[in-house]
Amino acid sequence: MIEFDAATVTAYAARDGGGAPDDVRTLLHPVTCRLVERRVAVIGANGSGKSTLARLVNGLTLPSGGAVRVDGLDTARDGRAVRQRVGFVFSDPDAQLVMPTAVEDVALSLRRLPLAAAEREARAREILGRFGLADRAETPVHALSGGQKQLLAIAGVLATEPTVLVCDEPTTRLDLRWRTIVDDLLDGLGQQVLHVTHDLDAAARADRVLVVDEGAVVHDGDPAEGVARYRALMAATAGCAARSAATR
Ligand SMILES: Nc1ncnc2c1ncn2[C@@H]1O[C@H](COP(=O)(O)OP(=O)(O)OP(=O)(O)O)[C@@H](O)[C@H]1O
Repeated sequence: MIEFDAATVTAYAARDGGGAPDDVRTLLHPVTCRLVERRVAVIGANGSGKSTLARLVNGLTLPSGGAVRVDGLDTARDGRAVRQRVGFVFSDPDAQLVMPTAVEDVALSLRRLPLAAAEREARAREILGRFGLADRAETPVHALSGGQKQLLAIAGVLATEPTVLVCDEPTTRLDLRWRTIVDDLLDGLGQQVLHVTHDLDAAARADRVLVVDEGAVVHDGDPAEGVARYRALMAATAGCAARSAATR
């Protein structure tokens, strides 16, 4: 369970690109909600604050005010325990694949388990098999396709058996075939998944949708209503942009 308790995020912004950082900018206005649903989607415009919200969940970003808890653990106070519970998948798998080959990368995720090296490698191969990557175990990571890399990144995160998976636009860089594969994988997981996405079909399949606009959660609840709210926001923004272009 993920709890936001009046969680806010602010950042300092230097004036005139330098000097004393004297402007405080609110990236996320107070968010209060208790997420217990298995599939929660977060949608919103570019730069609206979705990733900021997502990063709060595993403590990559700490709240400037209020609190965020996962299974009752405070992200600021119990950061290590939270990170053991919350897996994080980025849109760019290259951001999280660090070892030369697929099997070594999954084995690295298992490093905290009390296993001998051979056992760890066997476990890593078994995990690769579960994700349809058995025949890619020795493949250099750089030689994998974008879809295979994302699958490998997710396999590595799930190897640690998190109770919550936060995915920040995991399918943005994928073609339709790989997007379907990754979506099906995420849909079938037993874990709670917080899915930041621009894919409105994926959002509509969620149990609950949060819509973020200019750093505020402006909708929290029904997926269809959330998608409609997002479409309306986008239409209004596009209308403003067209009017301002016409008067130029
Ligand atoms: N550490 C930071 N310091 C200052 N500003 C930041 C910081 N992190 C994010 N921002 C700003 O906060 C705003 C929200 O960023 P965020 O990455 O959360 O948006 P997003 O909705 O995930 O966007 P996108 O869909 O483009 O990934 C942006 O204007 C971004 O530039």
